[in-house]
Amino acid sequence: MAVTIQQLIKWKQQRRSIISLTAWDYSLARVLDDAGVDMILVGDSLAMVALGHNSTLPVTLDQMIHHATAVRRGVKRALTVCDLPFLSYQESISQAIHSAGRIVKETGVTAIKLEGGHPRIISMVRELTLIGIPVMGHVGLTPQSVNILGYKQQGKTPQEADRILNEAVALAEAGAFAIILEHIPDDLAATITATVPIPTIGIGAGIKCDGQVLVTTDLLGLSDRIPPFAKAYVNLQEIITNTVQEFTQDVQQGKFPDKG
Ligand SMILES: Nc1nc(=O)c2c([nH]1)NC[C@@H]1CN(c3ccc(C(=O)N[C@@H](CCC(=O)O)C(=O)O)cc3)CN21
Ligand SMILES: CC(C)C(=O)C(=O)O
Ligand SMILES: [Mg+2]
Repeated sequence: MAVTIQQLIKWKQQRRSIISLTAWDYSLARVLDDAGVDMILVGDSLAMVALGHNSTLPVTLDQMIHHATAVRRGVKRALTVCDLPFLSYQESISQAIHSAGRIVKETGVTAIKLEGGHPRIISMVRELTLIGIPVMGHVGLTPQSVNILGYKQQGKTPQEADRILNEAVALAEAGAFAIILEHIPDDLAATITATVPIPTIGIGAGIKCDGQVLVTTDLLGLSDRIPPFAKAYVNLQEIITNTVQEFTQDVQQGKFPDKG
């Protein structure tokens, strides 16, 4: 059965952790979906891990749509969400509707995600939800603001923590179906999770969130560097290197292809 927004809320109530990972093409999406990942995010981090940029800022709406279309073809069960990239929504509510609408129409993903919790963003969430586009929020460290925030942990002072909690509450009230909590103290993530009725998905936000997400190259050991809160469960770079060396040897020694 395909994962729905209602299912995510049920899982929060049942304390069944929601498993989420990022994907940027068909092959990876297919494997993640088969492995039982609940929510697949076409994150704008693909700018860094698939395209080689040094921040998420350069990726365009057309590029996100190109990748999300490929991901969608590989997914049968997971709820698929696509990030709205930098400057595809910040200008106005009508820009947000136009960009989110293009993503949903052209890719077939179920929902979009946007960053921040300022009143303008809250209005966008309300409008998008009203016209039938499910929205996931994202607070704490918001990488599209890297040139202001850096990649440092957010919400360390009581005032900042209070602001982030209020943003999460406002996102939920505006109709967001879930919220990403990125790189904030564990106790703040726990408070937010206990306060809002919608699922919180943490990345660098401790174990008290309703689910966890990682950038998939970090999980698999394919990133050139990983954030302090991520964990490589396997070293795919090493496995790929060894495999390529084995193939090279076999070809050099005339062992591949096999003689017919
Ligand atoms: N591969 C990858 N994984 C991610 O989780 C990820 C991306 N890329 N790209 C977009 C953002 C950027 N993220 C990051 C990147 C670096 C740190 C990091 O190194 N933080 C350190 C140093 C911060 C500083 O002082 O600049 C820290 O101790 O918080 C944290 C989050 C999370 N997101
Ligand atoms: C890490 C997740 C939350 C994200 O926004 C991304 O991959 O772009
Ligand atoms: Mg993102």
